[in-house]
Amino acid sequence: MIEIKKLAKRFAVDNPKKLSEQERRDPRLKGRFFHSVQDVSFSCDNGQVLGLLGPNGAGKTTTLRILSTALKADSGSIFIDGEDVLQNPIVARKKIGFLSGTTGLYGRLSGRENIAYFGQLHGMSKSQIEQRIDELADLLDMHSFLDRRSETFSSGMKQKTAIARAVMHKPALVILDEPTTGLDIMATQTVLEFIQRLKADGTPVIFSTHHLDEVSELCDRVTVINQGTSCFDGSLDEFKQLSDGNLHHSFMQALAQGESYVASV
Ligand SMILES: Nc1ncnc2c1ncn2[C@@H]1O[C@H](COP(=O)(O)OP(=O)(O)OP(=O)(O)O)[C@@H](O)[C@H]1O
Repeated sequence: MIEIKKLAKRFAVDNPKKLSEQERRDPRLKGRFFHSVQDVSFSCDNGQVLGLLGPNGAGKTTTLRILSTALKADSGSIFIDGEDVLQNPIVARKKIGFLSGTTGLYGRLSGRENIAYFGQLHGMSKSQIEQRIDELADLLDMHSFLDRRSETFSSGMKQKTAIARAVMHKPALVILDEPTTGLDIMATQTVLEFIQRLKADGTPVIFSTHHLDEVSELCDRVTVINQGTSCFDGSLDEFKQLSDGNLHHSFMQALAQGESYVASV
C-alpha cells in the first residue's frame, strides 16, 4: 500500500522571463518560487490502479517524480508498505518501478541490453535477468525487436522497452508517467493489458494520463490535481458520482470544487 500526505515542492525561479505567460499568471508563483506541488494527498492499496488526472502543468509529473525519489519533497510524507520513502530513498527505490516521460534508452544498446543493464543495477543474476526479460518480452510483445539497437526503435518499441526496464526487478509499486502518450492503438492496448496484469498480480499501479477512457477501463481510484493541489481523491464510482456518470463532466466538476475550496480558505 502507498500513502501520500500533504506533499509540497517548490522550485526557485532564477529568470522569471523564462516562465510562460500562463505560469506568470499562476497563483503558485510566489516571489522567487514557483510552488508546483502545494498540497497533494492520496492512497492506493495493493492490487489497485490509481489514475492521476489534471490539466497541463497541474503538478502530476512533479508529484510522480517525488514518489519515484528522483525529486526531494519540501514537505509531506510518503509511505510504501510502511516504509518511509522520504527518509529512506535508497531502500524505497528498490520497491518502486518508475517510467518517466522520457524513455532515455542507450541508443547503441539493443532493447535486451538496455533492460539487462537495469537488472544488473538491481543485483539480479544472469539467469534471473534472462528469464525475466523473456517473461516481459512475452507480456509486452517485444520479441520481434528485442535484439535490435534501440536507436532504430519506433515510439511504441521504445516505450515498451522503457516499461520492461522499469519493472525488471518486480517492484512493489509501479509508477507510470503518461505511459500511452504518443503510442498507436495496438501499442496502447498492449500497455493497458500490461497494467491489468500488474493489477491481477496484486501490484499497485499509479499512472498519470489525459485519457479518460483509460481511467474507466483500468482505474479503481482517481486523484485529480489542479494547480498543485489534490482536489479529488476517491474510488472510480465516487468520481462518476460527481456528475451524471460522464467522466469528462466529473473531471470538470472536480476542478470546479477544487477552485471553490481554494477560494474559501
Ligand atoms: N524544475 C522545475 N523548475 C521550475 N518549474 C518547474 C520545474 N519542474 C516543473 N515545473 C513547473 O511546475 C508546474 C507543474 O509541472 P508538471 O510537469 O508537474 O505538470 P503536469 O501536471 O505533469 O503537466 P502535463 O500534463 O503538461 O505533463 C509547471 O508549471 C512546470 O513548468
